[in-house]
Amino acid sequence: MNGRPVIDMRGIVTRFGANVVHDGIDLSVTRGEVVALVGGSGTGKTTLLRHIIGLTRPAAGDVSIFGAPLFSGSINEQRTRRRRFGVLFQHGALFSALNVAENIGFPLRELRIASKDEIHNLVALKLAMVELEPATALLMPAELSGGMIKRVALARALALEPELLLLDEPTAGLDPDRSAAFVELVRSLQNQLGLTVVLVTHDVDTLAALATKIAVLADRRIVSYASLEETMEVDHPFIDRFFRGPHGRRALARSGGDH
Ligand SMILES: Nc1ncnc2c1ncn2[C@@H]1O[C@H](COP(=O)(O)OP(=O)(O)OP(=O)(O)O)[C@@H](O)[C@H]1O
Repeated sequence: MNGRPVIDMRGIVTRFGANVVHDGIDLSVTRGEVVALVGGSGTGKTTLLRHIIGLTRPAAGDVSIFGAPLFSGSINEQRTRRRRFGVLFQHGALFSALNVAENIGFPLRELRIASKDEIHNLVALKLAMVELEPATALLMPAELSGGMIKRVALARALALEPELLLLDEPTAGLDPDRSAAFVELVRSLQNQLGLTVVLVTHDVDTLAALATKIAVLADRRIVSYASLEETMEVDHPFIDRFFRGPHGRRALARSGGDH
């Protein structure tokens, strides 16, 4: 399986009415990679994530994950494939009427694959994994700070022990310290668990710390798909603004890259 991409998208075209968002996108993600999707507002980064998990279907093109077309096979095969990825949605998207433990245990309960005791133990394990106190389990989402919400959402995304983790703006809304701590947590979990990660981010610090490859969306396509160093060499107005503007330069200097 090592040579086979975890995600393979070919010829993706996305339209919302007259709005053509993607026009021929190819993207292949190999096991163990951390791919950052970057691009201006409205370039279709979140929509591309939604195509990968089958929440939105493209007008044309093919999406395969784990070596099989997204909607192929029996309902059972699709369900099994579904269990192999976890998603952290923008702003965490916790269920506000459920406490932390119920939120984290939700995917397990939904699939009816674990007993009450097993769920209780797994929730404790996932809370420790995202470095939250056991007592957090009984809090409601409204009682959590922004950083805690992200950690609970991450614990829920990891509940089914996925191989692929999708993160939509994981550090948006966090102050620089909390953002750096969350990035460090994702990096350490990615390492420990050997995860393949695709993340959408506007934050150069986040991608400089995490990404092995960067896919730049512009002009309805992926205009560059390469390491940070190689991306920096690409001549494109968005890349110029994003990486060579004052914020980008400061972030890259902090990450230790001499770009
Ligand atoms: N369900 C939908 N119906 C109609 N238009 C949509 C829908 N979802 C997305 N769009 C449009 O598709 C385009 C891409 O949206 P998307 O949210 O994927 O962009 P993005 O790159 O993630 O943006 P941002 O960085 O601002 O979050 C936008 O013009 C958006 O208005």
